[in-house]
Amino acid sequence: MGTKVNIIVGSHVWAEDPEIAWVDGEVVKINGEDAEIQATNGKKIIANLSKLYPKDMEAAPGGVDDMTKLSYLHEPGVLQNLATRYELNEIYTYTGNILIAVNPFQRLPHLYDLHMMQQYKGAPFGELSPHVFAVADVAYRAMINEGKSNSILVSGESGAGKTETTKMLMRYLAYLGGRAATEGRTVEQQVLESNPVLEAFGNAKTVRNNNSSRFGKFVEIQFDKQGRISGAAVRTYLLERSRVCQISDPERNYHCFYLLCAAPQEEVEKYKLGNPKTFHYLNQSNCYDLVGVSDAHEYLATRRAMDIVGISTQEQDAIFRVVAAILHIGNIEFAKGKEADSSVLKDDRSKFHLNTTAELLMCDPGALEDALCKRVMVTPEEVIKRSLDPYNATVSRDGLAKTIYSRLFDWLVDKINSSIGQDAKSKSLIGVLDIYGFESFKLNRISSEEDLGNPSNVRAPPPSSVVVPSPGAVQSPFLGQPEPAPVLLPSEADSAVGNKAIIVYTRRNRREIDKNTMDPSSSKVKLTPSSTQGLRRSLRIKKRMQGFKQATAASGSTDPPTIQTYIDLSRSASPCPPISLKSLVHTASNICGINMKNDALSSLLLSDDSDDGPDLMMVGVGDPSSSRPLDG
Ligand SMILES: Nc1ncnc2c1ncn2[C@@H]1O[C@H](COP(=O)(O)OP(=O)(O)OP(=O)(O)O)[C@@H](O)[C@H]1O
Repeated sequence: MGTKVNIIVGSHVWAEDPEIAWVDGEVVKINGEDAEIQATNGKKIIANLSKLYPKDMEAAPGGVDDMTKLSYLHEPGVLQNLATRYELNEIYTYTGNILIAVNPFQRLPHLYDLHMMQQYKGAPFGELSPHVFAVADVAYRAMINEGKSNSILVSGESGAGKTETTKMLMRYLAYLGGRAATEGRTVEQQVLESNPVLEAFGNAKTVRNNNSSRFGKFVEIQFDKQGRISGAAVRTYLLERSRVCQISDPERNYHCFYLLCAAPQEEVEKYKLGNPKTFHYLNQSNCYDLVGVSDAHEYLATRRAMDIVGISTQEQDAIFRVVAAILHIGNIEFAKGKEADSSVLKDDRSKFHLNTTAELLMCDPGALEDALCKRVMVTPEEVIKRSLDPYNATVSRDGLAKTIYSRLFDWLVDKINSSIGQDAKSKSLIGVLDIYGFESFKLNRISSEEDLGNPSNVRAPPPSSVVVPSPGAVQSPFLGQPEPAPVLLPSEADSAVGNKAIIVYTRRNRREIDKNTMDPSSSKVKLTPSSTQGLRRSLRIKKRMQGFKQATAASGSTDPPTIQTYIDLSRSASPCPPISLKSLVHTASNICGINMKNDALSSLLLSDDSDDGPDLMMVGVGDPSSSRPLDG
């Protein structure tokens, strides 16, 4: 959408450029609706007048630390300001109460040292240079002054720096909260120490980031009446399950699979593993190694981190047995059976992997085979057992692998939480939500939406006697917890908002911000019908996911789950209830922040006073490596 300003010959403008996103220049001629622009890079451009944006010729040479000070708050203006500041090593910029961070891709220790923390402690928001500590400080002070919990949301595309930002926020909160020590280790240390375990099982190499978190994380820092840290908890959600079975070049599956293949020889033999190239779940991509990373070394480091978070050696063995079993499951192949639409194990190799899987999962191989090749449908009248053709048996196999893996991940998170120590009686908490945001892909490969949104896709039939080892009780980390902000999956990339924006705001001043920023004349990004649909879809997915998680927990968490349990769970998610417009509006406001322009939605937002939930701040982070426009 262009800006309605009078563009005449001699105007300085921004025009879109296919390579560098935006190029500035001077209008030299106007022919009807088209303008001819002499760009500063020497090019001559013809562009429609409605696609031109005015350039502020009096902009401060070093940019402005708050984008509301810009004469024109439009996409090229915002990007230009961020780029100017980035050149000067200023990676943080406000937009009102919103903080935008641009990934520096280099260590800037002076930005995060103790001296810096002392500076920001208690300083009024906006008095000092924009900084992530200022956001944490506001959240903490609001919590103390109002006695209410608060949350900070960190969002941005993969590799933008969300995890790093989350760590900085936690460090600063630990500094403010008095660094309460438990057994000599601070809560912050304990949360950080659990990172290698979570990363081994929840992170993978993607095209954008060698160590990309493939799950959302909500870290709760709990405080007592005096505002001192009294506990912490990590909640995770939306693990990208599809990655367990499906990867594309040059990405990798979850790190733990490669680590285990690089384990000491006796362990590799114990689990009947070998070269990662021999496993279907790993060899769909040609990428096996990470530059500068030794999987063998990381395996030992992960084992050590597990020791630290209190996972016993016996439990560690059970965990890696499940990891190995998943690799073997992936190598079970099917061929057509004698009967129509039936399947059998393809060859001796498949038999070997099925037997090994059964051995590792301590279950009956016959029951496992039956489970994969047949489907049981329970109707009110009868139980119908039907054979599956090779394609459906393969779907069934992959469904089982994904379900086992996600349950393992949930178990690990639960274990980490008991190790860190939660304070059930905490007075209030500050939550930091690290959630991947909007990513634009030519092809949205990730199928987690389908995976998670419709768990009934998992069609493994139930065997009767298969038992998967479970090192302990499994409980959904999601159940009974305050609902984190709604999630947009990468496939919602059609959203009309920039993936590099950072949004920070508190409930206290929300009205003010909303009123200021919903002025249509200052808004450039609209909530389009397609993005609205995207939001609705993502909310539906999340609701379904909750249903699934609740069903998981409700199944009874003390007994070791059988494969039947997994399968029942994967089918039991109740249909998604309709999403209220109010939730949608909240999501939209959270995501669109200052840019939202939709009268119906904005009036709803402004009239909304009923939400007593935690205050919300949002922080998004940007990626300087990309010169694409904000909406990709
Ligand atoms: N504030 C920062 N200072 C220095 N380096 C940073 C900072 N933020 C990010 N980085 C660099 O960028 C890399 C990617 O950041 P990070 O892993 O936090 O991204 P992410 O947004 O969490 O990605 P994903 O969603 O894929 O997990 C880090 O490994 C680090 O090298």
